[in-house]
Amino acid sequence: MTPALETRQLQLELGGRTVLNGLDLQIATGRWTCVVGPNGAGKSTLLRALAGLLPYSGQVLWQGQALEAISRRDRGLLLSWLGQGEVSTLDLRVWDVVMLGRLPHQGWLGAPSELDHQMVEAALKATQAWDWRERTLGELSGGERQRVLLARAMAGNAPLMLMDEPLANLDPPHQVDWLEQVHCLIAQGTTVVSVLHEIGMALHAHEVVVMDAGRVVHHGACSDTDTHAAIESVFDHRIRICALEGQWVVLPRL
Ligand SMILES: Nc1ncnc2c1ncn2[C@@H]1O[C@H](COP(=O)(O)OP(=O)(O)OP(=O)(O)O)[C@@H](O)[C@H]1O
Repeated sequence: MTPALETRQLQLELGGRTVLNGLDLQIATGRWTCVVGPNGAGKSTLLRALAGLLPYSGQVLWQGQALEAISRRDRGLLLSWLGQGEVSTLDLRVWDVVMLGRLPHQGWLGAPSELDHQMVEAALKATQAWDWRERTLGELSGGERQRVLLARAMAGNAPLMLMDEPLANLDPPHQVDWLEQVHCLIAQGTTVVSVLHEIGMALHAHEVVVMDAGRVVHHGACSDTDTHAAIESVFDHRIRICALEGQWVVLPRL
């Protein structure tokens, strides 16, 4: 099966430093892949390169097609993006922020359709952000804002969804809600790639990409002991991954 996303010898420099160093990666269609690794490993940079948000050398392919060959409009239809710390839209109403996720579906200067309204309402309700629809993003807490941005990404209904630290600022119950929302997306056939620092949550995914110093040091199933060993290793064995009640939990190694 053609991978949902693929990189071939992906190389990226920022400020004169090599940040991604020849990455060959295949992200399976319809599965949830988590990217983990220490601070500065290159996780966000990889996600941004996959989304076509940074210039790179090498190749990025979406569903087998070179990214450069995909039009801007088709990119919007194919991929939803939830970035880190987006602050540019604080004056916008929550409803309008989430409607932005529908832009690729709308014609040039076209009014939102009934389906656009339905999708925005469904996404706001799924993330429990419906009650804030008349407030501006600037009037919300960090976690509330994060849920609105997740709703915006979900409203796009794209087959590929990239999320950079989606759990930032979310309290534990809403982290669990997010986990359930990802399971729903996967059940609909969406391919999800997320950068997570919460390793216990990341191990709920199908696959984990472990990064260190601009390279992929391991890519494997969440249940594999090799994967656990690679994660413990990039974190200098300061954590330990253990099984508890059918889940993986992460303990500090004191
Ligand atoms: N604009 C920039 N100019 C120069 N270097 C940058 C720039 N942005 C990021 N970097 C460097 O690139 C490397 C990778 O950064 P990146 O944000 O991808 O790491 P990360 O794995 O997502 O880290 P974290 O877990 O801290 O979010 C880091 O060493 C960072 O200092």
